[in-house]
Amino acid sequence: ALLVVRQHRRIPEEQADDELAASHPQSAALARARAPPAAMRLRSRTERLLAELQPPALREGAALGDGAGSELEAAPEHAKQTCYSFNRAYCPPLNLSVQTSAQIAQTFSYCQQFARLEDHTPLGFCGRRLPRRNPCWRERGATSCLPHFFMLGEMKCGTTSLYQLLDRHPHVVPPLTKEPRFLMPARYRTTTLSRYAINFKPVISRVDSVTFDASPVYLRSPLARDWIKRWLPHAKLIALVRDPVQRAYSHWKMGTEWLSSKCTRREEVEQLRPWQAHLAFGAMMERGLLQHHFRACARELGQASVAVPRGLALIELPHRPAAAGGNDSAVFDGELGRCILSKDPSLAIKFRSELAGQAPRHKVDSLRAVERLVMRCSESMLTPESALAKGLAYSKELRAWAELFPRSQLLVIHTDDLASSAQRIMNATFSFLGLTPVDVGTQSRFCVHGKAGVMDVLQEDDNEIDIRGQTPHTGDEPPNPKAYRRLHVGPCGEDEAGMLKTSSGALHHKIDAELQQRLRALFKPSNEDLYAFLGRDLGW
Ligand SMILES: Nc1ncnc2c1ncn2[C@@H]1O[C@H](COP(=O)(O)OS(=O)(=O)O)[C@@H](OP(=O)(O)O)[C@H]1O
Repeated sequence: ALLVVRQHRRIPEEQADDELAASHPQSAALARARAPPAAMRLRSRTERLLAELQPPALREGAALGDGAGSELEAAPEHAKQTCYSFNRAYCPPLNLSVQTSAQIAQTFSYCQQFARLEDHTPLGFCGRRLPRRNPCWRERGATSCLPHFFMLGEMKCGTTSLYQLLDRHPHVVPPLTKEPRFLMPARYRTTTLSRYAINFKPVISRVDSVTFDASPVYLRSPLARDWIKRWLPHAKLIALVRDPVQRAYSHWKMGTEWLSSKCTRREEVEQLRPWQAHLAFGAMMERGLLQHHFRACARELGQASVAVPRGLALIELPHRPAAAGGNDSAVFDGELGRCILSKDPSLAIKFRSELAGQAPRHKVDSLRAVERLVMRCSESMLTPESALAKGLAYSKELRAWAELFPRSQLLVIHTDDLASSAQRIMNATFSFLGLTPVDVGTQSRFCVHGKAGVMDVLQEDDNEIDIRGQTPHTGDEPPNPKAYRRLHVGPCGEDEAGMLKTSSGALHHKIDAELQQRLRALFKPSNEDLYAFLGRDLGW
């Protein structure tokens, strides 16, 4: 799940200037002047883009997040806005990534105050919808666009590949950031529509083209569902689904890569060393399975108050022999213990000391310390249950989208089909989007490589991230150097020894047979529900 930008096929500056000049003379003059004093004072290219997009009256009053000078006005009591504006008056485009936490809190509170009013009152967008396939509006002299379609996820299901293949179409203009994640609550509360719209600026001058948002976390976001239903009810929605066992492995692999690339200080490496075996895929999945059974039993028995083990808890700590005061088999005497035992007897027995709360204190304490490190460096990807939860939720989430949107607006792609018949899948995808199919070439598997995870680079200021990695940035300012160094898209890498080619030509990670059986049993009911929803057995 990575934040990506593509820059090739950028709108030539002059062309963009022409369009802007026609609509907004002052911003075009700004762009042509290259470095006029006002632009020099702006902190980032993001803010320059914002300044270009905003009408002069607002621009002059906008605070720029430069510490002492950033005056932010609270919305007055009587503030009212009867339509949804790209230029929300009381949320100046402050650059959150350079604000102090106190400033961010203030931005949040003022913006929220106004957004609450807006949530209840607006009837529609303030501007005039332009006659284009892609949703764009003219508002107070400026044009802003939003996505024609959304790639909802699921993460680790080939969203990068689909993004790259869509990019082959001359009438698809990728967003500046692959994963703006605007419709996740934490981000939504602290940003504005105008900031979100920056991502779609390249489509402004491409009147015959469409753009999209590829945040692979939207599939599970009720906010995304409700917002898109309310504001872009005709948007097309694309979801990718992948064998949940393979997806879980990919999820774990990414977490492991992030952990080793980010926890590099000597003391961190030393602290992690004794726990390596516990962080292996099998150990993580066993823990995730047992946590899942624990949670399911607590739910089935109506024991809402019981503390379900989370994170790295349940780590098969050594049993205390009964003679030393432990009586860990008693854990299965109670209702909850019996239920867990019935779900998976050998796993339950393996972890009985911890289930009984009899793990030695010092072990538990050192586990807690290492857990903090693991979560920070893996950006919480190495969370056993989360690797399983996403694959378990495909059908539930898709059904929730299908309740709000007609099925004709929802396209579900099986990742393995992309491997075996990319052109056929892309032909169908382009037709679904209302575009004429084009040749997408022979490569269909792409991955993001890099040192960082999304949380490091997903700053308000990071629209400049360039997935080409090696290619020098062509603008007059370097892209975000931190992210630029870290991310690029390329082939996924084929671990010959660790992968199998299926009869359809897809590559699958080899997974221990016994673990695989356990995981397959876990996913069976939700997979069947997915097949029923799709009207197609995916053979997982
Ligand atoms: N065409 C095709 N066929 C089969 N598998 C494919 C394909 N495209 C991408 N992939 C696999 O999808 C994984 C990457 O998914 P994402 O790009 O969605 O990842 S991310 O969420 O953006 O990080 C990554 O999985 P792993 O290699 O298992 O990690 C890719 O190999």
